[in-house]
Amino acid sequence: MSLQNNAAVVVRDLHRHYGKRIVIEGLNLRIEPGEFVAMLGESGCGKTTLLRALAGLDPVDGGSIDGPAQPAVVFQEHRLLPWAPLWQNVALGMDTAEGKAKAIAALQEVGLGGRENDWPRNLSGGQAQRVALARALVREPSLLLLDEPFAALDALTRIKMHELIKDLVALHRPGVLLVTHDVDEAIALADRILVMRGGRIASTYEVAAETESGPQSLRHKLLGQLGVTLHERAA
Ligand SMILES: Nc1ncnc2c1ncn2[C@@H]1O[C@H](COP(=O)(O)OP(=O)(O)OP(=O)(O)O)[C@@H](O)[C@H]1O
Repeated sequence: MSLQNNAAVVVRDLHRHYGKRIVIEGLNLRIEPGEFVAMLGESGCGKTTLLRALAGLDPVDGGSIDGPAQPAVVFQEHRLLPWAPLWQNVALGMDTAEGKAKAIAALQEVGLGGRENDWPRNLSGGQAQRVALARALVREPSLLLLDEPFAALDALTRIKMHELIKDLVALHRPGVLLVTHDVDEAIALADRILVMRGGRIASTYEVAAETESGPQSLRHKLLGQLGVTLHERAA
């Protein structure tokens, strides 16, 4: 895959089906370097399918993806190797003194300075996700794919992780695609929010413009797009 017009990724007319079930049908998407894009959509609409295709983990049935061959991915579960100390989990495959130094610096960036020789089993859920972020960013990826990385964390830890990921993205400037179920998380983090429906991008919202007078109206619009009315939520 080649980079097009300096974009972090360009997706054209993407198709993906499982047997007769069409999940992605003519999806187009472009993410710029440093741009934070969040994707919402009802359960089963194909968000993870899209993310896995962008990550090169699954094949597609049509269309094109122009982006890095191996973008960085962070999943809901940290996927750390239990038998490797934290620095090795981050350095993964970079078995040089330079690789180790980079891993230690990346751990410092995510607030785990001095913990490089510690083990995954000694970490809280939030700390483990910090290591997963360090592992993702240590290679300075041009595209960072986040599949609900904060969904399993408690509310306070999640807010701290939001601050961290905002700082890290401002520092490293990858293009970001975040798949999430959390409308408030999307508004808090993203420059642009996409709603996926019917196998493609059904709506796009520029967050800065939509939240000039506060986040509530965008929140209502997004919940409406996701088939949730405030009356139903209150019930
Ligand atoms: N390997 C597979 N084989 C067959 N069908 C699959 C496979 N993976 C996903 N699907 C189907 O494709 C559709 C989209 O799944 P996907 O996981 O991409 O949705 P999603 O939007 O990420 O859902 P959720 O928000 O619940 O995580 C679903 O109907 C799912 O059952």
